[in-house]
Amino acid sequence: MAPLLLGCIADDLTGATDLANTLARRGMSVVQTIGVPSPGDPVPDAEAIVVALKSRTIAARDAVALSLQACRWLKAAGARQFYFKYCSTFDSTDQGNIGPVGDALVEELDAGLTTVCPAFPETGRTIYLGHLFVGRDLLSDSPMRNHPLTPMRDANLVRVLSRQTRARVDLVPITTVRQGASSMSASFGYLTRKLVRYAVIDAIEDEDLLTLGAACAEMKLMTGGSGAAIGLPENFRQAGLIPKRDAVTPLDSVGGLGAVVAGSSSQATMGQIAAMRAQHPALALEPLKLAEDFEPSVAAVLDWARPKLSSGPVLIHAGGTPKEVAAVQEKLGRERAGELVEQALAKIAQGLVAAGVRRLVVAGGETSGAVVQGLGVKALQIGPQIDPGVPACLAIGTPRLALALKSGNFGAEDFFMKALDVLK
Ligand SMILES: Nc1ncnc2c1ncn2[C@@H]1O[C@H](COP(=O)(O)OP(=O)(O)OP(=O)(O)O)[C@@H](O)[C@H]1O
Ligand SMILES: O=C(O)[C@@H](O)C(=O)CO
Repeated sequence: MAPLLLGCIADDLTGATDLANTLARRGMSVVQTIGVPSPGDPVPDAEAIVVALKSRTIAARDAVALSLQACRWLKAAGARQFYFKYCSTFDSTDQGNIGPVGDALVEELDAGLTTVCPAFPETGRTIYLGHLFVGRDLLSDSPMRNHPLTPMRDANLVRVLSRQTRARVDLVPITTVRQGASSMSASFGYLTRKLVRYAVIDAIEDEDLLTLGAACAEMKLMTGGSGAAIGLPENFRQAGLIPKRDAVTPLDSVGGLGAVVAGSSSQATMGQIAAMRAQHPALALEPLKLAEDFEPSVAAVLDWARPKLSSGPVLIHAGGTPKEVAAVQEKLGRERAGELVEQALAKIAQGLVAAGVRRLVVAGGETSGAVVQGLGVKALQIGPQIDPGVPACLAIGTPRLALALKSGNFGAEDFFMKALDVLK
């Protein structure tokens, strides 16, 4: 059994898969659990375990309780270092949940100073003088400005986090980062003496994140997006704790039929839906119909899909233009509309698996959470990357299912077809 080196707590499901992908690509064996395993469950055999929570937008008190439960389980499983993963766009409000969860984990682990670094250069998220950019835009000028749950209207991460915690927050600027790992370590020492708890780290390129990783070899707890973890596997390798691996171990082949369910209406997912629609049978859910007649509407979707599956993959999607989604939300309420669509897609995924689907692509973090829960998946083995931030996964247990769980904003336009191909 491999020693558990890194214990990770992620605040949503596709974010967890994103982090697991980063660690696997850099040579660690990784298992992702869906929620906190029960005390009696066997500890998965992996060098890194990522516990996927659904804690990004729940009440801060509940997010803290869940994250502490995950942290204690990982501690009991023997983890030596810990990582709190949040979104590369730092999705949060002034009430939390990054500050309250960070505070609770620092105290639980007696960690002292920790990092704050959502940078993910491969997908255009960079940090300069504490300001988070999405592509060419400041976070506060990006579409995240109008996110329905966590509108991000301030790009200055020191200021954003300072509104979520009483602890001290300070910056490690790019000039220090570019001086190398030992300068960064010296800066950590200085900030610790100043009783700073959170060091926001500038990072523009992967090289900056590799420097960060090297400087954090002895840090008990790091917090960040998936990008800030890229340097950690090398620390374990240099300490002789993991072997050198050249590539991610391919997943066993599952064969079987293919399908895509999409509950995200992000710009990237809408483009992917259009691309798949042009080549394969596709059906859009009607949320208002679902609200009136849930079971018959779900049954009708499955009746439409079943006869087509043997000829190729089908797509079932929700989404719509922002105007269409807003109209549905106005009629049903935002929460009820979201829940209805998620539950419908989860039931549809169950029906598709019962009809022989073994390769399933899901778009959207919340949607993926509902689908994976509906299918009873408890843990995932992580395979090769499909697109930045999204790996192929294999559900551990039965039925053997190959899954691609995609964050709303990730993936190229042909992602769905590419993913179905990789999942073979
Ligand atoms: N037409 C619609 N009307 C109302 N709600 C919808 C509609 N389509 C999707 N939804 C809801 O919108 C939410 C989309 O969230 P989800 O997390 O799945 O995608 P995302 O926010 O784009 O992805 P991520 O969280 O990975 O960035 C879900 O709760 C889904 O049920
Ligand atoms: O960090 C990201 O952008 C993603 O892993 C994510 O968490 C999106 O929900």
